Amino acid sequence: MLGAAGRMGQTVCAAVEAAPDLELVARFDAGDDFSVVAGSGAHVAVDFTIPAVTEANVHALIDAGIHAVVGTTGWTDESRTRVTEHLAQAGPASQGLGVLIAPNFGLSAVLAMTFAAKAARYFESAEVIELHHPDKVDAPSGTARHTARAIAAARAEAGLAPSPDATESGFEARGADVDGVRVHAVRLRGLVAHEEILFGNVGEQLIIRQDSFDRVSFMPGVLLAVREVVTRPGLTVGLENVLDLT
Ligand SMILES: NC(=O)C1=CN([C@@H]2O[C@H](COP(=O)(O)OP(=O)(O)OC[C@H]3O[C@@H](n4cnc5c(N)ncnc54)[C@H](O)[C@@H]3O)[C@@H](O)[C@H]2O)C=CC1
Ligand SMILES: O=C(O)C1=N[C@H](C(=O)O)C[C@H](O)C1
Repeated sequence: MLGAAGRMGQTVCAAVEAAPDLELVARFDAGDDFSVVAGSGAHVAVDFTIPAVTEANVHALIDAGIHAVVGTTGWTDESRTRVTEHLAQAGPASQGLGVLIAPNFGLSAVLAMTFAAKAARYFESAEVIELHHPDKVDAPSGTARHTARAIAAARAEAGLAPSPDATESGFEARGADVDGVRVHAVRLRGLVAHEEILFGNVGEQLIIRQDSFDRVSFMPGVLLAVREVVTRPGLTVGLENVLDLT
């Protein structure tokens, strides 16, 4: 477990230890030597660390011949491409390795993203609101970015115009622009991880909302990914692929 001392890391360690078919062989966190992982005999590593280090961790795991399940945010098209290239060039010890990166392992979140992508083509307006605990270091969330990108792709495929918006430049409250979809981030003590996707047409509205009230909600998805990644060589992005939702 990489990031073993963190909020998600501790929850994953407990879930793995409670799973009869899995064995936790190493806990790795900031300042530890990577030999703790490379020499552990691990078949699969799970990474819930920080955006600044997660890509380097994955390259080190590929070099060590260990499959990777990654929940950490901060991935870009470029960083994902570098992982794909590394997997393709890997030596004999790393052949057939799988890397599964998912912005969200919660079933409600994965379904919300899937439903949103399906609904996107039918609405003139679309915006995303993500709401999280105030200890989160990045914004907008990886889930909201993934959601907005899927909405944008569906809108582009359907030939939709940009969402109408008369706001003049210089105003600051319209959120981040993710591929043309506005994304708003709320940070509030008491929250864990929540997302609302809003669609509007003249005279009607659709709101898709998901709530993760407890980090245990991510564990079935994480454990499923740990079991599945060994059967999926190359890079897989999104738990929706494992759940056959694509
Ligand atoms: N995909 C998903 O379903 C979910 C993803 N996340 C993401 O997972 C990441 C971690 O979230 P939290 O556990 O809440 O954060 P956290 O801050 O509680 O934990 C991060 C851990 O990483 C450790 N760390 C920092 N640098 C490191 C390094 N160089 N090597 C190894 N460990 C290092 C920290 O010491 C800390 O223990 C975030 O990017 C968050 O957005 C969080 C929840 C669910
Ligand atoms: O930091 C968190 O807590 C979460 N991070 C992920 C994200 O940025 O989407 C997943 C979930 O929202 C919880």
